[in-house]
Amino acid sequence: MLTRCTARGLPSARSLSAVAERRRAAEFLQLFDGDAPDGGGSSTYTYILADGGAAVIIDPVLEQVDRDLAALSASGLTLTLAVNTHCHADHITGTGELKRRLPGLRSAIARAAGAKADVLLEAGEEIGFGQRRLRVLETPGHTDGCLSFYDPSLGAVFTGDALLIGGCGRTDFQGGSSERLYRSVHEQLFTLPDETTVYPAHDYKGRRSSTIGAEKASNPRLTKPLAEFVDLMANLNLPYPRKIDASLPANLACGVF
Ligand SMILES: N[C@@H](CCC(=O)N[C@@H](CSS)C(=O)NCC(=O)O)C(=O)O
Ligand SMILES: [Fe+2]
Repeated sequence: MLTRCTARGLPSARSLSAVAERRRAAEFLQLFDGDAPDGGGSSTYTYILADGGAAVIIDPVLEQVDRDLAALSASGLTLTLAVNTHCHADHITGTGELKRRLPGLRSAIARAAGAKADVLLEAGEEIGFGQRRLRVLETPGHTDGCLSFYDPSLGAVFTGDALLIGGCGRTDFQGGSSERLYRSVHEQLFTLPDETTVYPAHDYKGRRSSTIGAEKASNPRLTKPLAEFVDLMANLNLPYPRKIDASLPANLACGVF
């Protein structure tokens, strides 16, 4: 699945050349690693954001690297940074393979993730591409090193597994803490403008986005008082992700080459 949207406030694409038109359309791409019939998919959303020909990718998936490279190439984009919202437990990141195929590409993850990357990010830093900036928000709780990225020009926040649509990341491994997650969401994400679009790292029901206002009003977990949230999170009884044993060591090393 490939969803193309454009950022606001830019000149009409009609006046641009074919490559420039495709480049403009790729200022925001949402790509999906579906839940394959063999059970191999991860239901992960990967995002490509671009401006002025420079692109960043958020949460690439190893098995989808060819797809991502084709999308970049079709739009004439140069990928400058591959960033992971956290050390994923359910799939191997495509970061390492992208670095192998695109010499010069840099990787990024939270310093607090304890993983290997070229850039170790902390709260308040910004990721630049063209004229655009992504603001780094620390949103731990699903893991110790979870980041979200706020894009003021798109009016969007990329929340990884911290805030899912009508849900949130589990807190039963990787240093998870439901108290920390609750604070992260309420203090870092729910304080963004209500109209901010929420783009998560996963959805298991085919939904693509939400808004901060909608999640504040009706997220069945995070609208509860803290004590009820903690109790609920302690009783999710979810099976561990199928690929956790391969994913964690690979992702601590930025993905396998
Ligand atoms: N079935 C999937 C894994 C499902 C899962 O555990 N998802 C995580 C995010 S990936 S670490 C999660 O936090 N889910 C929260 C929830 O409420 O579902 C697999 O086997 O890969
Ligand atoms: Fe996760």
